[in-house]
Amino acid sequence: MGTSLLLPIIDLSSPEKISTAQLIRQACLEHGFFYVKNHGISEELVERVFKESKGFFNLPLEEKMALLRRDLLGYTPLYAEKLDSSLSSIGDSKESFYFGSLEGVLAQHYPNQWPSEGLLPSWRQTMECYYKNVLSVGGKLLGLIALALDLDEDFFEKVGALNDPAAVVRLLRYPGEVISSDVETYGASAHSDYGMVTLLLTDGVPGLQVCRDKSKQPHIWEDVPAIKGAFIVNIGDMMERWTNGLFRSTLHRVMPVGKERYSVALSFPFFLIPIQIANVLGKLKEKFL
Ligand SMILES: O=C(O)CCC(=O)C(=O)O
Ligand SMILES: [Fe+2]
Repeated sequence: MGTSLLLPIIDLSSPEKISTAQLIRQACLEHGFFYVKNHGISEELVERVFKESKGFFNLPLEEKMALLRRDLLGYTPLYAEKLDSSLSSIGDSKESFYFGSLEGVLAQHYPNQWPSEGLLPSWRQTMECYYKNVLSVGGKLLGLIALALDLDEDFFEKVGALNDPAAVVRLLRYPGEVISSDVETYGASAHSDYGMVTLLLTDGVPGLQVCRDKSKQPHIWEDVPAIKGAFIVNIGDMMERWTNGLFRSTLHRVMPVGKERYSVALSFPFFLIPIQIANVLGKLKEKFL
């Protein structure tokens, strides 16, 4: 492992919104990554999410394949995805399960696939509960991000960016074994996230690294250690575009460290319909273009 990056820690419970937004601004200008603590999601719920996630990934492969990803939601087996398509290696050493909106138009178009209650009786209830909770943390955070951009706190809400929230949760499992071969394998190869912002929780097993300057060769990778109970938050490509590069969508990856690893990420919005995009762009144009 390389050097660890000391990312700023944002306290979401702080009543000092303006100074919190200022810290977020600094973090987004410098790293595009920061931690968020005191977000209000209980440790107990997070533990349940990880327990259910493990329960799912431990199911026999045929049970998981029955929920194979359709459109955007469902199960993706090991090595089936390669986030850095320029690599000649096999796919990323990770398996995932995606689920999204619980209600509204998007949920009708992209219905969730749930494991059967017979196999995982508390899965759906746990995941739906987590979805609602993390979405509300994300909404709060987007309010602070708006303030950090000198916009009104309800900017993203007003332009409809949070309507029918098209957020997607990714449950991820990395088997972690380091394969000795000529081709490098990754848990997740180098990528930046789409969307506005991602909120990530891990089980504490290391592996996440960021490259702060993608233009500098060779890339310098720094570890992002987990802080128990805190989200690791990163800015996505859409926010980088919207702010004309002011806020950074930073390249990151997950290295195998010889140990199984679980994480859960929420990115949103996942799909913005063109009218919403036009609306946001119209409003942001004067400020950042
Ligand atoms: O599992 C992790 O730590 C990172 C996952 C990630 O980068 C992603 O899902 O976009
Ligand atoms: Fe990512």
